[in-house]
Amino acid sequence: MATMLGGLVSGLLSLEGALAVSVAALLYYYLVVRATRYFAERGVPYVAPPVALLGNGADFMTRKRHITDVLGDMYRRFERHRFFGYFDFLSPIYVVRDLELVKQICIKDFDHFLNHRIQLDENHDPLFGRALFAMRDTRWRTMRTILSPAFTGSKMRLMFGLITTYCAAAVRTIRTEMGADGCAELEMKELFRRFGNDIVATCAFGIEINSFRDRANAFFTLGKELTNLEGFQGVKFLAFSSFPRVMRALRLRLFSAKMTSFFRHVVMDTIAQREQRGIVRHDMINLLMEARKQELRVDENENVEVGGGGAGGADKKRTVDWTDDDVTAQCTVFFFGGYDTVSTLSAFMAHELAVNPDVQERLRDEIDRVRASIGGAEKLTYETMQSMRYLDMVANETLRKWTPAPFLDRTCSKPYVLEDADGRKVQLRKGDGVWIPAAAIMRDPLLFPEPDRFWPERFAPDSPAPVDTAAMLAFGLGPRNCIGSRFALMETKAVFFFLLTHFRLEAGPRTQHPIQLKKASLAPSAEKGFWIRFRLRDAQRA
Ligand code: HEM
Repeated sequence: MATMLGGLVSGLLSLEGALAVSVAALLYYYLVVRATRYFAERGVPYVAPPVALLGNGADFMTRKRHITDVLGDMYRRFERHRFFGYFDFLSPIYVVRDLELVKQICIKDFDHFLNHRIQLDENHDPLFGRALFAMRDTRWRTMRTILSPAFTGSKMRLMFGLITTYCAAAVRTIRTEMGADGCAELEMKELFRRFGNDIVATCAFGIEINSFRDRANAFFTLGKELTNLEGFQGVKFLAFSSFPRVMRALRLRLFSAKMTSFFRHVVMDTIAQREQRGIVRHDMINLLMEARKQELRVDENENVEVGGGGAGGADKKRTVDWTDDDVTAQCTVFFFGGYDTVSTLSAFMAHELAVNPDVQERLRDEIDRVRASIGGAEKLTYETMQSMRYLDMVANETLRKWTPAPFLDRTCSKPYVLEDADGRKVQLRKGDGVWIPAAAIMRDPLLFPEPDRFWPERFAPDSPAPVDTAAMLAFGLGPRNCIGSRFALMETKAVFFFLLTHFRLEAGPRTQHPIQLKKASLAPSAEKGFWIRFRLRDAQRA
């Protein structure tokens, strides 16, 4: 032992040892000490000192608090400022808390903030690297212009039948799980994952699956893996935004090769079969096949303009050469963009309805009224559902209170000046990161009175506290907003129309209320799961 220690000491004292220690000290100084002076040198308020290497997100990384709570506390702490500084690991981020500034960045000055921070190598991460969310600059504009017609109201209408058929079948399966007392305790995230999986499979990939019966199907298990933002995968996702070059150099992939190959085969096989047999089915694969042939048209009166204009707009549309991976990537986006977010929205909505029986009663009344007027749930159309105001208010209030995406992000692509409330200015440079704390903004009592109350009536046209629509950030804001928001709302509303037609949702012995957020997950989720008791409604109505 003594010899070992002696060796170590003499090693350290050797020239090489001294050099190594100096390099490590210099690296520490440049990477940590100097980096954390960034905001102080610019006169930007920030929380000091951030934890070395982990930055201000240390509590999230070490699973002490959810990222929503970390950002929410900072949002309140800097209430006199329009923005503040945050260290995402060692990357300085400007967190913009003032709504006018948010609108400027996302809408008016969008040309300065075109891209998200994440950067993936298309060759290394062939699916997510090609997905719309990760695309940048001209490629993004071109792809968004091509894809937008696939997400208009008229295309949703065509897919609606696929969704309602599936909802009716899923409800029949759930009914078989009821005990003799007509009740079943079900975990909502799992339930809505299965709903969402099968709806995405049919609408995006053209495949019929019943995940309630075939519980371990590859679509379900790989989709769950693909959208898992818990633990290491959540941190990896943040790391791809913060150190894209390091992640690339380490040859790390966001998604496994097995997953990429599975989805690639599903999409390519489906396309090949359809081309051979001339099959036309109103789903996303069909829309993407049309887009690839440049046959996708914008319907009259449906505005799908991609903001900012400039290079890469509609003119470039005709020059795009789509690879098989481009098509597969846009289908997979349904999984990544829509599967976990929609199941999160639905799980929180079920919880709020169970613990707010008056809201559930009012919504059930609306559903019963509409169902009676159309002659049965199976006759529900997209138009009829769109006319249901209370259903819309309940979905909006859930998105406000429990937004699935706690913050939005942008990268500055052209120099930009941010001005604080006291007139102090700071110059943003190309590459600087910006976050918009959506969850904190939507719980700000100045924008949403009584923010912790579940109060759908705030969205009523005659509300005593009218909502500023720009503050509703659950689907983002401006030209880079969520392309799938119509689809998400259509799916969620249809599922609840069918569920409340057949069941009452009640708080049961395992329901955690108030909900505590699971600390290890980047996407908001309930620490103890979303357990709800389903009670069959009377046989005649069901
Ligand atoms: C409740 C469900 C959903 C929520 C809360 C949600 C939320 C979001 C948010 C916050 C963004 C970023 C917006 C911004 O930065 O301004 C986004 C982008 C995106 N979402 Fe969704 N989303 C949902 C469902 C879906 C669905 C069903 C799809 C299906 C295709 C989808 C596809 C996308 C895509 C492709 C983008 C990137 C758009 C672009 O970069 O141009 N999302 N979503």
